[in-house]
Amino acid sequence: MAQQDVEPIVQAAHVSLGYSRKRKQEVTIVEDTSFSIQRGEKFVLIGPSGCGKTTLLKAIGGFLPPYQGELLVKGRPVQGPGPDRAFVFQDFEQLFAWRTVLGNIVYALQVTKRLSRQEATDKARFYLELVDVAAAADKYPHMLSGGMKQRAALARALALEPDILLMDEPFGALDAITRNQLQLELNEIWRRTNVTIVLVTHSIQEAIFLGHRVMVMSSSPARIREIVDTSTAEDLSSAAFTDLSQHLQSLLVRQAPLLEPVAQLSAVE
Ligand SMILES: Nc1ncnc2c1ncn2[C@@H]1O[C@H](COP(=O)(O)OP(=O)(O)OP(=O)(O)O)[C@@H](O)[C@H]1O
Repeated sequence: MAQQDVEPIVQAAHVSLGYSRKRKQEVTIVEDTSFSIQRGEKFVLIGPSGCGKTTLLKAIGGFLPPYQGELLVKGRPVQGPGPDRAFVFQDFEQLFAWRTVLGNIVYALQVTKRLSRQEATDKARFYLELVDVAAAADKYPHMLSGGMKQRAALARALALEPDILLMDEPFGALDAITRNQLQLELNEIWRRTNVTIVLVTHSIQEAIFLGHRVMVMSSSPARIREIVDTSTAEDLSSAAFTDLSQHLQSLLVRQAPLLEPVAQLSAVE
């Protein structure tokens, strides 16, 4: 296989992230973190509330440069946001309220991909079908349920045909039944598109069900506790699923020793 085929799509080496406060030093949120994500992988971030999961997602998305270390996407340092990385958030209000569902996607495609109206409409309809929200194409966001809004947001993100889909608790505000349905569908969509997914969640069950690997983070500042392979445990009733749940739970509640940065790198190679 050619070198470029095996190169990770995301590589973080000793990355530290923080926010500067007025006239004060940078506050470190994520410290000395090293990991890599393979193309086509579903990589999940989990950790205590406020530990820095979204901060890491923002850095991959190009909204927050590391103040230390190196963060590469497709082999190049991240220099800002781009259409190769699309976000889906938890917030139900991420669509433009004054455009229909179809109009939201067509607009995104015209602005970011410079497609003609017809090309954008055709592509938008394809992704609305894929995410099973085609029936709502001509509706405005306020006319949709929470689940439909998340489907529409997912369709818009997928329509950009990004290399990486960055998902920040996308199903966190949904009821349990809708959430389970969308988890199943996301796995199916991934099978059809093979898009790389980096997903933040608070749910251990969701992390195992959706992720190939789950990166468990500590807090204050965030470092990596462990990167757990969950690729073989999709069946919720299996013993492997239960064992992994217990393992992730224990990593989240107890003060397990942190992976040294050197071990983090070898763990992902
Ligand atoms: N723009 C910002 N400026 C300053 N501090 C910020 C900013 N955004 C986030 N923070 C702080 O960074 C820390 C990590 O926040 P982040 O949202 O990354 O955590 P999280 O793990 O995603 O949280 P949660 O699980 O609750 O969604 C928090 O202490 C938060 O207050």
